[in-house]
Amino acid sequence: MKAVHFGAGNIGRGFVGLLLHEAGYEVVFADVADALISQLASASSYEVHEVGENAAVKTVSGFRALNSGTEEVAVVAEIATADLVTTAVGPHILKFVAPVIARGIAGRSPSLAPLQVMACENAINATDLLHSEVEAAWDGAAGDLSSAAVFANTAVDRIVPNQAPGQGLDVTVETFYEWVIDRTPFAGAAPVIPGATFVDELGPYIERKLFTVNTGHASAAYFGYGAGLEKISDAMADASVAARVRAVLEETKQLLVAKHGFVEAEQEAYVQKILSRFTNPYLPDTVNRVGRAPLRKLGRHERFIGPAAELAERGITPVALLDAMSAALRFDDGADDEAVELARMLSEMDAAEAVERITELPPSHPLFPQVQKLIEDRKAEA
Ligand SMILES: NC(=O)c1ccc[n+]([C@@H]2O[C@H](COP(=O)([O-])OP(=O)(O)OC[C@H]3O[C@@H](n4cnc5c(N)ncnc54)[C@H](O)[C@@H]3O)[C@@H](O)[C@H]2O)c1
Ligand SMILES: O=P(O)(O)OC[C@@H](O)[C@@H](O)[C@H](O)[C@H](O)CO
Repeated sequence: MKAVHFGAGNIGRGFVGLLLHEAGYEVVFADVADALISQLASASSYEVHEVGENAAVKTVSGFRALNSGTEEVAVVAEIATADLVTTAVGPHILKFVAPVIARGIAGRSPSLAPLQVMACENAINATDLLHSEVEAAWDGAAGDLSSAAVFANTAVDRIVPNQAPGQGLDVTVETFYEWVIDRTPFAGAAPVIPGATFVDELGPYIERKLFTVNTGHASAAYFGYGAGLEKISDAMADASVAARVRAVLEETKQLLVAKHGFVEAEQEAYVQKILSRFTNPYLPDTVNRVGRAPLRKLGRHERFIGPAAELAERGITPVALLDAMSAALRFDDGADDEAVELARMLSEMDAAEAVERITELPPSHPLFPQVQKLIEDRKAEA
């Protein structure tokens, strides 16, 4: 069995690549980072260091690596004979890898089973986004895309920090992981990945993951950044930050229980587990990594506006989520392109225009005035 995996970064090597290797796939990593690909291409193995409770070291071997920028023809040929394609490149990058995937699918022999495609990104239904980009790039002369490939949404969860320089290909990760995959598109022929969980209804799981793990994580990052702290575990050790993160997760819990019917006690246990993951002192994770790309994180269907808008639509005005968004507006990491762009938008636009451009909320939305007020307050400080 062969899998082509786009994005040999933190989660690519530390999670998806590891689980596919353990499932018996030969993994072909495809990435545009030349030094990384050269290192992978010349290595026979790398180690995944799982830190925290029940620490362990796992070895990944039997992989190959290609530069999908300079060796695109070779990547297309690999996809043409692969069983599975996965991505972990970031939701905004999917449109760049989609044409390569489309060409690979077009080159497949009709005698092969459909290619199984899964985007492992932090976004609601990222595979649907990838699917629409592949459709947009599809050469109609190549036949029917739907008979050559099957696309399944997934939710991936494992905290993988940026790796220390000099660590080579080895990756430090937390021990916890969860990979939930929508079983329904596979029509009874789902891939066999022992570390993954297949479900018939993925929607509640994706929202639960994004609006608990990622909402809480980003809140810890922005509150921690505001408090001048560098590591997520240090932010969570600050009583005030921890209380504000907890308050945010109380609000998303309220939504998730009401919307998806999760049992409150089970959701509370899920929240507690996640808070304990954030405090893992062995994980060198930073507020800058977790807070990265604040414009994406303040998007309409993302971890803050997504749940806050739904609460507002249900007649509940969120307080803690707005507190976290307020902190996000103050994330001014000069090394982060989106933080720089956010600062530009806040300084050049009036508050109402900034709300529409950043969050895509229409002025008629019940959350709009609250977010506008946050932006007015932020602008008044500058
Ligand atoms: N790190 C985590 O804890 C974690 C956990 C779950 C999900 N995710 C999600 O996984 C995705 C990747 O996150 P990450 O933390 O691994 O980031 P990362 O920056 O470590 O890895 C991304 C990789 O994608 C590569 N890339 C960029 N453009 C590309 C292109 N056009 N073609 C091929 N490769 C390209 C980069 O060179 C990089 O190696 C994101 O969507 C993230 O939200 C991350
Ligand atoms: O990857 P992002 O930028 O969407 O979010 C940053 C972190 O919250 C994220 O990478 C988590 O570590 C991960 O989602 C845990 O499963």
